[in-house]
Amino acid sequence: MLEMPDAGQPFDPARWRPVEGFDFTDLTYHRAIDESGQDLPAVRIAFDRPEVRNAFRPHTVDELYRALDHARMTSDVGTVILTGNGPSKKDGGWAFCSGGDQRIRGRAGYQYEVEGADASADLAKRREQIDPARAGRLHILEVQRLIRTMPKVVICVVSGWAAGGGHSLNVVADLSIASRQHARFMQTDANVGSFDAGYGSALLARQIGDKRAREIFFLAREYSAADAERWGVVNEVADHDQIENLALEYARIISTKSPQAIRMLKFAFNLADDGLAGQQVFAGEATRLAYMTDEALEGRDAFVERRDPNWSSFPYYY
Ligand SMILES: CC(C)(COP(=O)(O)OP(=O)(O)OC[C@H]1O[C@@H](n2cnc3c(N)ncnc32)[C@H](O)[C@@H]1OP(=O)(O)O)[C@@H](O)C(=O)NCCC(=O)NCCSC(=O)CCC(=O)c1ccccc1C(=O)O
Repeated sequence: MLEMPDAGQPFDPARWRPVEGFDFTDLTYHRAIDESGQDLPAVRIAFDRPEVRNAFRPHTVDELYRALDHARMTSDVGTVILTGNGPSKKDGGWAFCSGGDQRIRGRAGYQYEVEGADASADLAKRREQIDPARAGRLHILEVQRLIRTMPKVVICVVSGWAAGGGHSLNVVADLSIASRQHARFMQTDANVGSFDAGYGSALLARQIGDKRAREIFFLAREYSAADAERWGVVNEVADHDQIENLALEYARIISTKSPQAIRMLKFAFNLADDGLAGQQVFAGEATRLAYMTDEALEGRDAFVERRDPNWSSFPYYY
């Protein structure tokens, strides 16, 4: 899918190397590099199903979770750029992501297809290829939680359509950049009998205001990158061929900040809206910091050495 950059292509292969060890079919996964080929602290994960506007099937969601979790556990990566490859070879259209693949939606969620299924088959045939042994899934919600709780900044680069569950992924990302020429937004859930009653709607209302969020969900009207910027759905709009350069510039700036400060800030921003789960994530980081202090080490050492702890050198700070 990825070819040499042209005037309209935001992906510049000179700025990335593929991350080894993955055999993704529905995504591409890259690590940012500098002019001399050295790794930079950013990765790029891109939906790679442009012919269906980057709709996700369960297999896509599995791959997305694996890539994000790998990025989460890569200790010299501070920023994750999430985008969609394009354009579609069929009609030249661009998409970030159009949500769940409606062709394989069953009564209990999105369904896995049997091994070796023909992905280009017509609708009736696709439905025959559903694997009855594997339950329908809505595990895009697990991906949303991973984006929300990973201690890294996730930047959504909206390269084209953000619709349905793709619109929700933009909502849950920490920062967003949209293509002036190709980004379009539409919260289509109610058109197809779906509803993201979690982050997709509630967090959107928090971000842009309740009335506007209700309008976006209830009317499911298309809106532009300029609207999205004005309403606060994205941080910045850029020309299409510059959106990834801008995301890399955000990543560079973030890399000049304290990793610990960024981590604590992300979790602090989440805390109130995420309730006890948000408190738990924030508290986990606070405990990690506490474990690094001499005071905590004294508690551990006293236990291991079978003596009473000596707290005398640790003041009651105020
Ligand atoms: C995105 C569109 C507005 C783009 O319109 P347009 O540019 O005119 O292109 P089309 O000709 O419509 O599409 C080109 C081609 O792609 C196929 N396609 C597009 N989107 C999908 C899709 N989602 N699934 C399957 N196929 C898709 C389309 O059929 C065309 O194929 P051809 O063979 O070339 O004809 C427009 O395409 C559009 O409206 N798409 C549907 C958007 C949508 O409704 N998505 C699903 C919303 S529901 C959802 O995502 C739920 C997700 C979820 O799991 C969830 C569950 C519970 C809580 C929360 C969530 C959550 O939201 O995360």
